[in-house]
Amino acid sequence: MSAPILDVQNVTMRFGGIVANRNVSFSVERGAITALIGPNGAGKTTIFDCITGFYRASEGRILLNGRGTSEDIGALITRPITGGSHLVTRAGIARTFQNIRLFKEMSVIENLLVAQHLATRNNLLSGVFRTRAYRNAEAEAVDRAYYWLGQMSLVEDANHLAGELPYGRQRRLEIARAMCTSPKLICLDEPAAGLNPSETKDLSDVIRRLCADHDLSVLVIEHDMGLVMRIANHIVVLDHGEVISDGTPESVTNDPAVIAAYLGVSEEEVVA
Ligand SMILES: Nc1ncnc2c1ncn2[C@@H]1O[C@H](COP(=O)(O)OP(=O)(O)OP(=O)(O)O)[C@@H](O)[C@H]1O
Repeated sequence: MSAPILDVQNVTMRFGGIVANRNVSFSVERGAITALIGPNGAGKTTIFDCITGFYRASEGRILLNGRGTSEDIGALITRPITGGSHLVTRAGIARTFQNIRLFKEMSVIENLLVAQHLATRNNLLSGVFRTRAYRNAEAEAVDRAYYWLGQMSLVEDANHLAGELPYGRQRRLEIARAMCTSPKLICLDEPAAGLNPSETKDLSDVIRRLCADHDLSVLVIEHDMGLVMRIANHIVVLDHGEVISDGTPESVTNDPAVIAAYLGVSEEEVVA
């Protein structure tokens, strides 16, 4: 079996005296959908922020494993002079946010083109002189943007303002924007928040298709257990910043520690 795409190893994240994650370890299998669940305040978004390079974990390591290569996320964001979360995107991790963060005053297509500036290696001079390489990269970016608009059924919205799209379409646009950076791993933070049941069902199909057809691994935070059970191959449960269960959907949902965390009672009370 190939190495997991992502290895989170003993990560602790502190904000002053608050410990948001304590000694968290889990893996994300290549080509599979891993769900990260847990009650409010369990530390899910914080671990996402460490994985995607928004925070440097206080302790521990996060490794993104390519085929034969391995990138240390903490080292990428602290690399002297050039370091930052953009290097994490370039290494192959993309994300969406719990609260949609599109460029609302830009058109849909512009949102997708901006996302690709990171991936193209053109410099200022090639832009000023509009070199052949620059023009080719621009054409490829437009093609890639339309490809992902097609995949997300958003082509007819290409020239609409992102902020004027209905909420469900904005969610799909965020995924399209993340996919335009050609990630190996996409991290989706509560993608079903605010969606109605039919939009949530469509989203399940979209996420499963991304994984099956595009050689993509998915890590998703979600409170909607219907969606989680429909799509996840593997579930990791956090509570009070720590991993309390990790396994198949069936083993996790029958785990007394998980039932206790969700009901707010002790594990002994669940077993009794
Ligand atoms: N920037 C920060 N500064 C201080 N404390 C923080 C910060 N970010 C998160 N926390 C704290 O860390 C803990 C975990 O928060 P986090 O947002 O990761 O939980 P979550 O599981 O994503 O919650 P939810 O499901 O409600 O989104 C909480 O107690 C939160 O108040």
